Amino acid sequence: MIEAEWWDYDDRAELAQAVAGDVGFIIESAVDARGAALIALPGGATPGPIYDVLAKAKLPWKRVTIIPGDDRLVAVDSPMSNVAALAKTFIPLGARVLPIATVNKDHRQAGDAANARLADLPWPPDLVWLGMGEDGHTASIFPGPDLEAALDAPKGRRAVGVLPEPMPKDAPVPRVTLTRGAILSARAITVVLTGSAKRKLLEKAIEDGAKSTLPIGRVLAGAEQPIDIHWCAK
Ligand SMILES: O=C1O[C@H](COP(=O)(O)O)[C@@H](O)[C@H](O)[C@H]1O
Repeated sequence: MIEAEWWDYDDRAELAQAVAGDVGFIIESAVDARGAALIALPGGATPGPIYDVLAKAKLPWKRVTIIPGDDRLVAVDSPMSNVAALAKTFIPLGARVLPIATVNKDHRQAGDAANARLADLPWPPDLVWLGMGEDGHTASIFPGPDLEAALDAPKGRRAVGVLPEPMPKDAPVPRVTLTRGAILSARAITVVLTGSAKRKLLEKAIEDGAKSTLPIGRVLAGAEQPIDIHWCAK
């Protein structure tokens, strides 16, 4: 059974303060315990204002490595690039922001390259923060020909390439993503989402667990650690 704790907020400002506080605490604890922190952060529209709050926190940024939990196979100057948004906010603070995606017509080859890049990092991540799309995808684990590869990758495989089917309307491009195994290896997992439609979808996915038809349900069903879910209505 998925052990999930919901944290509800009145608005996005309150949500941002709380999530930024939690992430800051995870970073400080990791640096205290191991001298460094590794965190995987989502892309999309939801996290931007939370990153702005987090960036104002006094944290040991020079000891923090940030990777996107997934990225789109686009040039780094594209507005669709997840790593570009992270780099813009966190590199000026001294954090190390590492891309995982390369522009490549062959998404599976891009996945192999992402996996090789991640192999160099001290694992596991201290945090994997997940978002969720309105279609129930998380990170870039989408229905399509690569779904099983992302969900059931061999142990130790950290990233794969994904061709979503159908393509999401807001960023209709191939992706690379952390695998379910890589996500579940994290010391902490948090999900951040807004809106009633997404809440309903996630509640159903959690209820269905391993039988869920949604990627997020299939991912979270394997979690052994408790999951924090942060939500506000709008
Ligand atoms: O494509 C993506 O979408 C999800 C959800 O994004 P949102 O805009 O609905 O918040 C995101 O978590 C993922 O990292 C991103 O690549």
